[in-house]
Amino acid sequence: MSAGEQEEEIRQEIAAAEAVRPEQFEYAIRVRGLVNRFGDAVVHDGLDLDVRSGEILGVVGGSGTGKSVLMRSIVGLQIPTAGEIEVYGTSLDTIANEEESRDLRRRWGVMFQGGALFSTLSVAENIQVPLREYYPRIDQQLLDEIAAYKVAMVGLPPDAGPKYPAELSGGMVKRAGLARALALDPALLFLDEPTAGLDPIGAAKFDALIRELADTMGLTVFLITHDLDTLYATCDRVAVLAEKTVIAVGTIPELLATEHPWIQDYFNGPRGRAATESHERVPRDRKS
Ligand SMILES: Nc1ncnc2c1ncn2[C@@H]1O[C@H](COP(=O)(O)OP(=O)(O)OP(=O)(O)O)[C@@H](O)[C@H]1O
Repeated sequence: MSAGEQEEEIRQEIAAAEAVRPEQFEYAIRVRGLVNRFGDAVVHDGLDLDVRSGEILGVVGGSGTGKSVLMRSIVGLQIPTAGEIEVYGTSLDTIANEEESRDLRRRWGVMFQGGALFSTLSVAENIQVPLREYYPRIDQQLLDEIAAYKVAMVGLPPDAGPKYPAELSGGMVKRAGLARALALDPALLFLDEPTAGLDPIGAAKFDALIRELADTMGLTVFLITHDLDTLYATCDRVAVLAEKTVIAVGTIPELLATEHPWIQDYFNGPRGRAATESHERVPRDRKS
């Protein structure tokens, strides 16, 4: 394929992707009446949630409340028992064919717990996996250039590209996972416990990176976390899962004003208070 043909193909792909402009939607994601049942176990029972375009929405809840199942339902990895999920105005139920499904899927990037990199592929090769899938005719030189750009974007050194996951620190693995999630320049990013297992300094740096990338790229982020510091440092709003549904969504001050015992225990328990106090000590100009 000549360089001109390749350029034309990429231009057509971009035009198709831009036919539905993410910024035209007030809500990136709308979930209505979601039910997820595994045998007798009901995980979600009539769950509603709106994720606004351009926001970082934190998703919290006790272990087993169905945060990951919710994320998997939205990205089509889990077929819900009932309910409706819309991403950028397209209902997942109405997707008629593989082409429509691909068009939607390339609008989002997912970073699963632990980074979930392919251990037999280098960092650069991991980043190229989604690129190869969606743009099979891009030549190797361009793939390498895009991978190098993504490596730099997430703050990894250039020599991280040829390294294998086993050669990286925990923080670098997370960054590599993030680079892969960003490979297709998605409008929507899903992060499942991105700071789990990082030391506090590494976690704070990762929080700052997420906030910076979201701001510069105009991303909408669905962020599952148990980390109170991450909520304070990155999230515009927080959704709380309990009792098989979303019991509250709002800014942290709005949630603090609710009476729900789990929310009070979570934000006003010893760890919650420590996170609130440390957040209050950070000067405002360092919070952005
Ligand atoms: N494929 C599945 N088959 C059966 N049960 C499942 C399946 N996936 C999830 N579950 C169950 O659904 C419940 C919710 O799981 P999920 O992983 O979403 O919780 P979570 O809120 O993300 O928990 P954690 O904070 O511990 O990661 C759990 O009881 C889990 O065992």
